[in-house]
Amino acid sequence: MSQQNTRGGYSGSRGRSSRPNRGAFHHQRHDGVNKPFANDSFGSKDGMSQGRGRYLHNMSRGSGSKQFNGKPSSKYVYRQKSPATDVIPNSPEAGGSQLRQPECFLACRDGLHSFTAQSDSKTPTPDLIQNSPEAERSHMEQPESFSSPELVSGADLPILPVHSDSRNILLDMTRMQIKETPEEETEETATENNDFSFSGEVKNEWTGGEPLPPAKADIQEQAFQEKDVKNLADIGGSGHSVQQAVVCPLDICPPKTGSCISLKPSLLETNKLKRNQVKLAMERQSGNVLRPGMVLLKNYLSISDQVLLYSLFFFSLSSDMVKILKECRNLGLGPGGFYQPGYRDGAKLNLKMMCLGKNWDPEKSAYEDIRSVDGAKPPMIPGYFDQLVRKAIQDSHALIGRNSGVWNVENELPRMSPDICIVNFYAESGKLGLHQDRDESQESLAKHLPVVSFSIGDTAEFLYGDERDVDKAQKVNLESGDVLVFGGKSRHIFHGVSTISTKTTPKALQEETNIIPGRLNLTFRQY
Ligand SMILES: O=C(O)CCC(=O)C(=O)O
Ligand SMILES: [Fe+2]
Repeated sequence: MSQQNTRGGYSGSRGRSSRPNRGAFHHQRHDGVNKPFANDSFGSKDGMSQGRGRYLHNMSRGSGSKQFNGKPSSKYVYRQKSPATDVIPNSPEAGGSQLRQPECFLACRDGLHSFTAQSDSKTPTPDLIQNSPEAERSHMEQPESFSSPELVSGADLPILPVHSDSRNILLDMTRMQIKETPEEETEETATENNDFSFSGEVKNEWTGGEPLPPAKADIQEQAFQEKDVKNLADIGGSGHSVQQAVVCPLDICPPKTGSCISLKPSLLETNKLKRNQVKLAMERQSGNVLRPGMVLLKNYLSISDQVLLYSLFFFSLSSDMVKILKECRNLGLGPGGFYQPGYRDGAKLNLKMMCLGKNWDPEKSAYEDIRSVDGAKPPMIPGYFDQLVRKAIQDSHALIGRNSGVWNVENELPRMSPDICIVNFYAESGKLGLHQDRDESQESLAKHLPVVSFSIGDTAEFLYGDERDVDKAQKVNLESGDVLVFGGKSRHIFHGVSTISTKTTPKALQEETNIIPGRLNLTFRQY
C-alpha cells in the first residue's frame, strides 16, 4: 500500500470543527477571487479550499453567477412543492415513458422552497404555469415553512424553463441562467448534456424488482455539477445570504434503461464467475495497522461469510457493497436524503451529503436531530450497517492483536456502537480538505471512540496526519470495499480526500448497481 508524503498541489482548508477561527486558509472561489488568509497550510491552486466547518472544499459562491434582480422573469416557473405526488417512472401519472419531473428544493434558513421543471412546448402539460394566475397563487400560498415571505417573495421567484424532457432540467436551468435567451431543446442537445438515457422501460434489476423509492430519481450527477448548484443557489435573488443548501435528489444508482438487450450467461458460467470473484476477493482481503488506533481493512466489504454463501447460491452477486449502495440509494432519494451542503455565505461543499441518526450541520459544526436546512429527520442507520461496523471493529482488534502484539486491543482501539453516520457522495471532482472529526459528544471524544469509514465506488486518495499540513500528511488509496477505522490515539488525526480517481469502480459493481461515477463514503461514529 502506498504511504507517502504528499507534496504541494493539494490545497486544503479547514476541517469539521478544527478551525474555530475564520480565514485560516485560502478561499478559492468560483468567481475567481482568491482571498489570502494567514496561516495557509494548503495552496489553493488545485481547487481545495475551505468552507466554514467540517469540510475544506472548492466552494461555489452565489456571487459568481447570474443573479436574479428581484424582477419577475418570463423564463422560469416557480412552483411550491406539491405534497406526495411522486410517481413511478412509466406509470400513467408519469406520462407513460417519461420519468417524473425532478424537484429541487432551495433550502433556506427559514424554510424549504422547491421548484419543479415543467414540460415544454413540444409536450404541453396542463400544469404548465408561466406567469399564470395559478403561478401567482402558488407564490402566494406558501407552506408553513415559508416563514419569511419577504426573503423569497413572489417577485423574486424564478420562473423555470419549460422542457419536455426532465433529464436535462438542471442543465437547462443552468443554461437558461447563463444565457440570456433560452435555446430550444433538441434531441441532440439533450444527448450532449446527458449521457444517460431515460427513455424506454426501466429495468430495476439490481433491486430485485422491488418498487422504486419516490421517483425523484432522474437527476444525474452530470446534470448537477457544481456550476449548476451555484446557479440554483442563486435562485431567489441576490443579496439574500439566507440560502444554505440545495436539496436536490441525487440518484447514485439510477435504474438501467431497457433500450439494449443483454444476453445472460448460463447459470453454470455465472456460478463459476461468482466463485472466482469470491476467491479473488478473499485473497485480496488483507489488513494493515497504519498507526496506533488506525486500521485499514482492504477489500473488506466485497465479501463476508454471509455474502460468500449468498453469492454462491444465488444468481445475483449480492455483496455488502451492493446492499449498502441499494440502501443509500433509497435513503438518498427520500426525506433527509442527499443534498448539497452549503454555508451561510453561499459556499458549497464539494460533495453531496446525507446524515443518518443525527444530522451534522456544516454551518454550525454540530449535530442536530432535525436537519435545519429543510426540517427533515435523518433516517436511522440500517441494522445491517450497524452489524458491519461492529464486525469491522472486531476484525480490527484481531488484526491489532496479531500485528502489533498488543494484548489489550480495546485500549488501542475502543469498541463503539454507531448511532450517527455521515454519508458523502463525491463526484469525480469531489474533494474534502484536511479536518478533524470533533463534533461528537464530549464523552465520545474523550473515550477516543473510533470513526469507521466505508468506501464504495471510485478510489479516493486519502490524506492523514497529525497536523493540518498537506505536505506532512501521509496518503493511502481507499478503494471500493475498503474499511478504514481510526480511534484511540488516531481519533483526532487530520484527514481529507485529495482526489477521486475516475473509472476505478470495479466493473462487476458498476454493472450490478449502475452506480454513477464517483465515490460513496460512509463514516460511522458514536455520538
Ligand atoms: O471520505 C472520506 O474518506 C472521509 C470522510 C470524512 O472524513 C468525514 O465525513 O468526516
Ligand atoms: Fe472526517
